This record gives sequence, structure tokens and C-alpha cells, in this order.
Amino acid sequence: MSSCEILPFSATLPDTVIFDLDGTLVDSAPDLTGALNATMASLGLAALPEAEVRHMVGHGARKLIERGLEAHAVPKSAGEIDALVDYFIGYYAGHVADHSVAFPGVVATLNWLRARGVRLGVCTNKPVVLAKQLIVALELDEFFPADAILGGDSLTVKKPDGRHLIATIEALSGDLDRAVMVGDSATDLNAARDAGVPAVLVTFGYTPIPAQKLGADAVIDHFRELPHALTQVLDRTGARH
Ligand SMILES: O=C(O)COP(=O)(O)O
Ligand SMILES: [Mg+2]
Repeated sequence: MSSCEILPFSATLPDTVIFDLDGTLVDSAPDLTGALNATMASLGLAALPEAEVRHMVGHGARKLIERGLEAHAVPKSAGEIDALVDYFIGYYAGHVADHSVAFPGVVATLNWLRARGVRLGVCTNKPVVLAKQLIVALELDEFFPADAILGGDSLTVKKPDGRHLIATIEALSGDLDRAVMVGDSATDLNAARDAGVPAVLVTFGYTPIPAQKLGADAVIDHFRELPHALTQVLDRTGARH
């Protein structure tokens, strides 16, 4: 990936980079929409368009279903939502990578970072079993140690709580002062702020508020811009020695 090679000679990369999954590494909205709509159909409710569902992603499976029900103005009890979450997860597990793909440049950039010794992890609010299933299905598992993939149910807290991100960095024995979070939403940015870690946001993800307006340390339109952004955010935070 030649466009990644134009870093200044002295540029310093982070020790550890932690990625969000949905809307950052993987364009998973088509399969999430399919699973949500199967869940809605189980209630006799109409399908929601993917363009609407993609902005509902990022807070875990339960929140996705709650937002789907809100879109139909159909209230459900907590117990009924529990059952719908089970239905959703069962369906999605069978369709996790029917249409989902890594965003352009992801594989080349992960290879580039790995070749330079950068530790790589995933911090997602997706249930961890599904996150690992998706990562394996898209053959991204070669980049991430299984125990450095933390889902929304891996701990008692999840993003935007910074402890979710810190635990992912610790799973890699990474240096918290030289780590960077890469995400697509305010949830990722707030987790990074809470953890005291700089954040790069992608513009092609699922945030309902444009990434450029969220106040990240850097914003990228394509993964090829990531190496440069990573060095910039470390510099801007005083290299965080
Ligand atoms: O909402 C989800 O299921 C997960 O979303 P995330 O990978 O963007 O954290
Ligand atoms: Mg996301």
C-alpha cells in the first residue's frame, strides 16, 4: 500500500491501535439490517430501510432492537425485548457475513501496521461471540489475538465507558500512553476521552452526527489515511511519553 509509505522518516506510530468493529473495520449494516428486519417481521412489523438502520448501530444488539421498535412506535416490555434480542442474535449468527465486507483499505492498512509491530485489538459493543464470528468470517482474525477482541458483553461496562477500551489495550499488554482508538461514532470518541486515549474517527461509518462534527483528534475518509493520522494524534497529544 504505497500511499501508506509516505510518512516522514521521523514519524512515530502508536504502540497499540484499538479498532471499533461495526462502521469502522466492517460495513456490517446490510446484515444487521437483515437481522433487525427479521426480528421486526417476527412481530408482523414492516422492514426498515438500511439507510435508517445504519444510524441505529453502535450501542449493541439490545439498543438496535429498541430503536427499531421506536421507529415503528411499538412499545415492548423489558422481558419482551429480552426475547427479541435472543431472536435477533440467533438470526444474525446465521447471517453475520452474508453481505458484510471490510471497508476499502482495511486489510492493507492492518498488514502495514502489523509489519511495523503495532499491537492491534478490537473494542466493539457487539456481543463478543458475534464479533469474533464476523472477524473470522472476513478473515481478519489473523490481525487480532482472540483475547484482544472485547465485545459489549465481555465486561460489566461497555463503550462509552473508557474501561472497555482500557481492558482491550491491557489484553494486548499495550502502553496506555501510546495507544490510539479508531472508531466511527461519539460512543468511540467518548470511550477514548474517558480512557485518556486520542481518537481517530472515520467518515464512512454509522454515526448519525457527521464524524467531522464530533471533535475527534483526527478524521479520515479512507483507511489509507490512517498511518498519517495515527502519527498526528500522538504528536498533538505531546507524544504522551
Ligand atoms: O452496535 C453494535 O452492535 C456494535 O457496534 P460497534 O462495533 O460500532 O461498537
Ligand atoms: Mg461503530
